[in-house]
Amino acid sequence: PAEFRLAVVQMKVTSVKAENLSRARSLVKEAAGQGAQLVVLPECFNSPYGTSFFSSYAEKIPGESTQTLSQAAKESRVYLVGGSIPEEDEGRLYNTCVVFGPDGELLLKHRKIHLFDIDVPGKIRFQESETLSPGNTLSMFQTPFCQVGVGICYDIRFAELAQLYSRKGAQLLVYPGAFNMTTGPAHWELLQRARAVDNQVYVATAAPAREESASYVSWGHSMVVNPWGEVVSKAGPEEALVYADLDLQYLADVRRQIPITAQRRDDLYALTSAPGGWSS
Ligand SMILES: NC(=O)CC(=O)C(=O)O
Repeated sequence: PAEFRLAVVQMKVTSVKAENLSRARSLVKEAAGQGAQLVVLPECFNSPYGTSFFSSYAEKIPGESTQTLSQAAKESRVYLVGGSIPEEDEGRLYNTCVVFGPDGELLLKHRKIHLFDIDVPGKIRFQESETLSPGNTLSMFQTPFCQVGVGICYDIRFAELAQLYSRKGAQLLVYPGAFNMTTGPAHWELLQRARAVDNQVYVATAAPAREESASYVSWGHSMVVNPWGEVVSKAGPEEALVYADLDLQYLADVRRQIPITAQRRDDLYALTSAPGGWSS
């Protein structure tokens, strides 16, 4: 099919894991009821976002949260990009996104590869690397609609990752993410439009809804950007479901009209990934 419906779920995340899991499941059901075939949940949807929370909310995969995601995908018959959860594996913690197909089968696991370590004086200092380890693989999955490249939040700042995905055939890039009140207004939309127009792909992000009393305040504004670089759907700060009908014919038209792929000067520069750097 040339068109399919995507939903991004900007959900309210609380400190009660069970509440977050059941909320995610019912929002996925609601999105499917509105015709969504691919649904994206936010970064850290089962736990508050912060280095002090990761170890106590961390789970093995498979575990409670990923089992709930698998059931949610199956009961709603959707492709489900399960935001991210703190994952524990062999004594290390990761910020991990799992993707399930409409039969509830695990399609991929992406561990955030660029950790969010920044220091903006007087504004925000955040060091994910104090508690998390980075993933080491690039991650794409196939649906009947299109190929999808997966990154988590800070991964969106690295243009090379998006380029590698699009050159491997991705037409949609999804980034569960939680920008904040400093970097959100400055860079969130700009980065998505940049990745979209550079690569002539759709870009979708899903953030936690804003909670002013949280230790890390999410900017919200989950959105979908088209291959022309236009924002086609966008949430505000509150909990919301955002829908977009993605049109692969439109994507092909944009690529034909502005044929940068064929015009690239491969004789002057190159972009490479490490052998074994791909999870699928
Ligand atoms: N939270 C993140 O991983 C990234 C972020 O907030 C930013 O890049 O800014």
